Amino acid sequence: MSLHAEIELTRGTFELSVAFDVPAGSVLAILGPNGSGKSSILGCLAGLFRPDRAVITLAGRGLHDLPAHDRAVGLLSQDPLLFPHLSVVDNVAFAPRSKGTGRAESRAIARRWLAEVDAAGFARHRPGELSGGQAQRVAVARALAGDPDLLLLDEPLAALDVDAAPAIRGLLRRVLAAEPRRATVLVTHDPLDALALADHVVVLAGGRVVERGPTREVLAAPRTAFTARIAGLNLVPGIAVDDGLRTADGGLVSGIRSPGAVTGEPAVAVFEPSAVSVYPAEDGHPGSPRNTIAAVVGALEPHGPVIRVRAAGTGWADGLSADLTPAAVADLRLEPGVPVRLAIKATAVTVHPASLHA
Ligand SMILES: Nc1ncnc2c1ncn2[C@@H]1O[C@H](COP(=O)(O)OP(=O)(O)OP(=O)(O)O)[C@@H](O)[C@H]1O
Repeated sequence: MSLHAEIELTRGTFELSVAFDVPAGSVLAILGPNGSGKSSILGCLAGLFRPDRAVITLAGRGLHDLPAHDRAVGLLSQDPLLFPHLSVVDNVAFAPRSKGTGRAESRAIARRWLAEVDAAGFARHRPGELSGGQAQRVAVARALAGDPDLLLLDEPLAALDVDAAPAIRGLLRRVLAAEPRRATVLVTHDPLDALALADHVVVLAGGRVVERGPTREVLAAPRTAFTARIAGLNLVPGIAVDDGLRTADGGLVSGIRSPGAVTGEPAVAVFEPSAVSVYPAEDGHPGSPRNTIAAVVGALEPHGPVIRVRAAGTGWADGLSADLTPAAVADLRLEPGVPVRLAIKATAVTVHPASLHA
């Protein structure tokens, strides 16, 4: 069910004014600095805040005048917010129960979802007996057990430690891709969450949308300082393989796989522009273990103290950025159209899971 939202909200001196669409079966990530209005948008979608003006429709049905409990919205935040006095299975069963489903059927739904998130073993436990990662698995099950038409994810991985986050990110990626009917809105500070989970992103600043587009395009070629700070990364899409990533045209990008990347599934090789070395095209293989690829210089842009060289070419070199000192640019006589060879150390490349929709 596709979501259409136009929201205007005043909170003190802060004014939010945004409009966006989320097609059915897709995930929109909302990125932005602290205080830019991300939580305010989720609050308006969930019915927790009363906007000054809003048109919020899901499959054409107006949500904006409905109270929160009639909106069929699932919310997952960084705090699992489980009821401490209920068992895990009853926490998850609470979602279908509150929609009027009978007790036995609600428990059956809860057990199915607990199995889906690999938490069936804790069904009888109390939330206090779970680790942070286990509790968040249960919270994912609860958010989905109510079969929401709209799913809101508010920094769902922010409270997890670095060991638990990739597993939950992978779990969310799987369950989000499995439902072609639902619209999902994700608020996150982490570009890797956006890459793994979202098809499109909007970037907010001061209550306004300042960038929007397909996730990889926005993160690879950011136009605002905020997006450049959290992203500005080289992103090469493909399929995860044992020693890195295979691109659509058959190229291999060697790299270190993040724990969430699964062989044979969509992935993105991520590396900083500073990790890319530029050599004259006629130089041979500049040593291993390196990824090397032929390209031509597309553009040269000053970027603080360095020059950002944007590569053009066929294959996965197209669009890559390399940061060089002005002296190196002069030594190599780089200018648009000059053929070059790019090299990236495999140890500087990380292969992350990518949205299964993309
Ligand atoms: N309770 C409040 N009363 C008045 N104004 C508020 C209140 N909470 C937030 N605001 C204003 O709304 C703005 C947007 O806040 P919001 O929480 O939506 O931002 P955010 O992007 O989610 O930030 P963060 O990343 O820190 O969670 C803030 O800059 C602040 O000026």
